[in-house]
Amino acid sequence: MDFMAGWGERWPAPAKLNLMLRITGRRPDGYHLLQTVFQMLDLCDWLTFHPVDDGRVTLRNPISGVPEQDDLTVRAANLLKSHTGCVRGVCIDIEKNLPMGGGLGGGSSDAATTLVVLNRLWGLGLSKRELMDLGLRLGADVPVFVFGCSAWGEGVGEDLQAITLPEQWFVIIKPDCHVNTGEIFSAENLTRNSAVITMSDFLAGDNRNDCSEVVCKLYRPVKDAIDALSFYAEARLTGTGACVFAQFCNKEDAESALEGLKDRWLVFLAKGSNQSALYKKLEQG
Ligand SMILES: C[C@@](CO)(OP(=O)(O)O)[C@H](O)COP(=O)(O)OP(=O)(O)OC[C@H]1O[C@@H](n2ccc(N)nc2=O)[C@H](O)[C@@H]1O
Ligand SMILES: Nc1ncnc2c1ncn2[C@@H]1O[C@H](COP(=O)(O)OP(=O)(O)O)[C@@H](O)[C@H]1O
Repeated sequence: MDFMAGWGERWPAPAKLNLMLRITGRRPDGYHLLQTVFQMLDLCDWLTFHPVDDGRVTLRNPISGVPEQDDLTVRAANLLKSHTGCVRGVCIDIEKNLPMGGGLGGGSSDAATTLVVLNRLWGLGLSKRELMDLGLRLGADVPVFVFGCSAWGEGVGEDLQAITLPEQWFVIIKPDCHVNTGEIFSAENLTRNSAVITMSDFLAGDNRNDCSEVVCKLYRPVKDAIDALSFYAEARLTGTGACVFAQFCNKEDAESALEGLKDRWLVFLAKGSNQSALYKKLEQG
């Protein structure tokens, strides 16, 4: 790929769901060891990168409530510069479609797209592994978006293996609350000793989320959303929430659930995809 070609183009930053989440132990630093399945979705934020010659990293349209220098795209670009000594600058345009703080990983995905695309546009030549390691410094969900496909995750989510999943339809509700991840992981009655399972156990139907009970107790809107979605199909929590989802084999059934829910809830329809939208575009390019 001609590395100048991607300036000014729209690059996708897809959402993810955690189709299951088991907490199997704890690291010495207190972080919880997980087993999870990351499902890539076709629902995306879109980023556009414009070259600037003053060496600065800026946003064309900062997200309301997020100071520019805290934005994960700005932090990712600055991390690339400090890691490689690159002196180039960029102005980033974010088209934000993914709800923030709902567990769909939008901010992490924005960071990953920034790392992957600027690595190319700036001609830095870092490997995918190096970009995943840099991404982990920004958040536990960043590496999977650099990895770029649906994945079985272990560790704190950074130890990844590709997994092939049926590309089904998902209806996602974003309840009107923000779940504090730290609060959930510090809850006294959280299950922290789940047995380690295999990918085949998951594929055979072992798909529980160990955070679900605690989140539903602490956040009534999440419990209500699970109850509402359960009318159409089995409803589950993604990550530590707040979003809940149900999966459908065909688009018509998903659309009819969406129709029934959309007057009362903020709902999204998404298709699962084994390869992330970012890597689909990179392959096309
Ligand atoms: C559990 C997942 C699954 O995808 O939840 P979601 O955020 O996507 O819902 C993520 O790995 C979340 O990772 P991340 O988003 O980086 O977590 P943070 O907000 O940084 O975590 C806040 C706090 O939760 C605790 N924490 C987080 C992750 C983890 N594996 N063990 C922990 O104990 C730590 O105390 C941390 O300081
Ligand atoms: N580009 C960004 N997009 C979204 N959130 C961002 C971004 N940069 C920083 N953040 C911060 O990260 C938090 C988590 O965002 P997000 O990734 O959307 O949620 P989650 O981790 O629950 O999926 C936001 O509440 C916001 O304060």
